[in-house]
Amino acid sequence: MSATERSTSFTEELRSKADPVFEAIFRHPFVRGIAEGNLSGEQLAHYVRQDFQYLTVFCQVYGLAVSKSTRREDIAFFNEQIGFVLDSENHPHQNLARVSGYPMEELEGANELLPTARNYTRHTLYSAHSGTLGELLCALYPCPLTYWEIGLRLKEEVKPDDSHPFKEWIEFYADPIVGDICREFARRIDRLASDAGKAERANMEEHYLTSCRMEHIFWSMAYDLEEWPV
Ligand SMILES: Cc1ncc(C[n+]2csc(CCO)c2C)c(N)n1
Repeated sequence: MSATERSTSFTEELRSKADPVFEAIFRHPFVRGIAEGNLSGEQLAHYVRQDFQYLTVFCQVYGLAVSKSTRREDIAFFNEQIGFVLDSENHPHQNLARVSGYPMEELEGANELLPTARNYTRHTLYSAHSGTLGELLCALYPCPLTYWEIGLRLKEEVKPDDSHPFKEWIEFYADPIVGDICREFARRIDRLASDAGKAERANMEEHYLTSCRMEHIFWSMAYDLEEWPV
């Protein structure tokens, strides 16, 4: 191998295997609705109610990641991310809530997870409880990664100005801070994958691909106003 060539990393391989799911996410009518600014108040409220609870579980899973960590720099990263989710991710929610016309207090007060949000959060919790740190991180990584890629694409396509209803949402996820979070995930996952055996790497891949598919159906849950049938 020449000095300029390098082999494909584990996370690059995962990203390329998940490409059809990423493309389906970019074409999803909810994501297109963010670009075009034409989602209904009910769809936006439905998303924020579920996502608020989803992010609570995300923080719990970071707590489990801390309990599986031996390196202080990993503990520091997960601790920082709990702060990011609790404080910074309020901003995109407030943007959607404002456009929806529903008060944030009502959206934050919902307490029943709908089938898809329940399914997704149980998947991340299961990966955390049953798996290694690498397996857990592979279940979480598609969360920042899909939003970062959506943010970048929409920013490039829409170039939102002050009149765009979802300018803050798009700019929040297109911010280089989210790109840095993704790089921090990838660096750790690649390190853990290189120390993992075949079975663990297979679980890492499965958890990652499942989370990508869950991201896709999470958008459908909001777009279709999913409810428990009974
Ligand atoms: C369903 C769903 N998936 C991903 C995100 C975005 N997101 C979740 S956690 C996080 C930061 C990780 O530390 C980011 C960017 C969301 N809000 N809701």
